[in-house]
Amino acid sequence: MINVVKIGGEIIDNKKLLIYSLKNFSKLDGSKILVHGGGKIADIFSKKMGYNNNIINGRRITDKTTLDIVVMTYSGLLNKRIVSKLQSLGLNSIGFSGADGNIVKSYKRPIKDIDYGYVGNLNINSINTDLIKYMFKIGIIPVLSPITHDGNGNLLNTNADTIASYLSISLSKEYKVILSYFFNKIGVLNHLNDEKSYYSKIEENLFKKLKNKNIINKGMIPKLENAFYALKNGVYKVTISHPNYLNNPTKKTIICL
Ligand SMILES: Nc1ncnc2c1ncn2[C@@H]1O[C@H](COP(=O)(O)OP(=O)(O)O)[C@@H](O)[C@H]1O
Ligand SMILES: CC(=O)N[C@@H](CCC(=O)OP(=O)(O)O)C(=O)O
Repeated sequence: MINVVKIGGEIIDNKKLLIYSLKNFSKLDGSKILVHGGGKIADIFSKKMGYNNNIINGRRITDKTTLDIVVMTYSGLLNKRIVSKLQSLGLNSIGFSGADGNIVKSYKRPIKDIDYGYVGNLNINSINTDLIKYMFKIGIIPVLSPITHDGNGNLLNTNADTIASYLSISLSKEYKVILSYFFNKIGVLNHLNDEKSYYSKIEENLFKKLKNKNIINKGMIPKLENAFYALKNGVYKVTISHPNYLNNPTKKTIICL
């Protein structure tokens, strides 16, 4: 059994929630891997540098300067901060970008209606699990940032939920994989300000309806698209939850086909 856990920017930006999430992550049995985002922190740094953030349907428009900012933020500051916190909990870990060890190779997202710039798309062969499996063997936890490479020396900014999904699918060929998306709400909500309105289960038809009604929007769109994709392609279980409820079987949204 392998646990793939993804944490997003809202968690990483909150010191208490980050350490709490990592503590709960540390309690998971067996081999595990942590994938992180950090969109909220990249927003803050961009603004500090006098740059505007432009995010459409949960994906960042990434020009050359934005790419530099996100590489520094995700693969530098945040990745190392998370590794140091895991070390403080006694979990030996190593941080990687997708370029390190050729773990995630992407291609530049083709321009359709929107030009997202230096954003990486993944395909079924994008993930190289060799190094990750070696890390499992020697008992070191890989911590993966959302920066990938195209094989021609270019870095690309890639949605962290997508990386977690494709990584889980690749590992599913050899292991039973549970993919947990941790974020700062209890699950997928019907009213954004009412935590009690969470869906304990969500199917694709319901997702489409809620998206059309704009009840699901922003970063929740790629998160759910990636969650369904993972479940359809061999991942054993996919959940979206608050890290407080990792071990509570009901307080979360379970993805269903
Ligand atoms: N129906 C919904 N239920 C919960 N969150 C939603 C919903 N619709 C939109 N969201 C937004 O999606 C965000 C989660 O997506 P994302 O920004 O990618 O999260 P993170 O990076 O923290 O994992 C939530 O913080 C919330 O603002
Ligand atoms: C292309 C794209 O949108 N990349 C994301 C990568 C970070 C991420 O996914 O962060 P969260 O998990 O915190 O949302 C971004 O730059 O926002």
